[in-house]
Amino acid sequence: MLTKTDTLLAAPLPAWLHEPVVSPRLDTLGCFAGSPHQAPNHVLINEYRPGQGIMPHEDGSAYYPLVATVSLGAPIVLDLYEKKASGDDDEKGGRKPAFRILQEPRSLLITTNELYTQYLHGIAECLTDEDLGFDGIANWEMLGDTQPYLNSSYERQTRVSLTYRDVLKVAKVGNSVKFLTTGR
Ligand SMILES: O=C(O)CCC(=O)C(=O)O
Ligand SMILES: [Fe+2]
Repeated sequence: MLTKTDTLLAAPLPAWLHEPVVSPRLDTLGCFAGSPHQAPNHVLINEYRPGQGIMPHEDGSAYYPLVATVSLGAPIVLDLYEKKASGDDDEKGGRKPAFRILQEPRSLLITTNELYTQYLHGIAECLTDEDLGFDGIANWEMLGDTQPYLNSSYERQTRVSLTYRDVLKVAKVGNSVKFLTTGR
């Protein structure tokens, strides 16, 4: 939970969010080694039913600029848009993604560096992800299984994501309880 000032009320991650993702996977990769707490201290769980998505956005400065996303359930396409976009509108006036990443179930996606700072990310509100192939999907050659996309599309099913982040500002729970109860 983050307060209005983007401060995390710290609580240990439950064991099922810690293993096997943080330990051993993220620890082995060392991707949070340079972050203030050397580990993720916050996990957001999102569920996307068919037709649901998330508007293009950036995750912002409350977090160390690295997100580790575990996808569960069904595959889904994540769209990445350049922040300073000009002339990349499609014929309907909608924005065209610079990259599309197919997130396979049980995959781990690390978003960092300029993809974190210079790009927006979003998930389209659609019932079918289309144009799934080498030309339309940036990570096509990294996929474990392309069989589900032989007709270049995939009808959405429920997908759940776990996004692991390191929130920069942390309040100790003891202090936050005091803070929450003052002024009542
Ligand atoms: O579900 C995802 O993969 C993305 C979620 C996201 O962008 C967010 O919660 O900030
Ligand atoms: Fe996000």
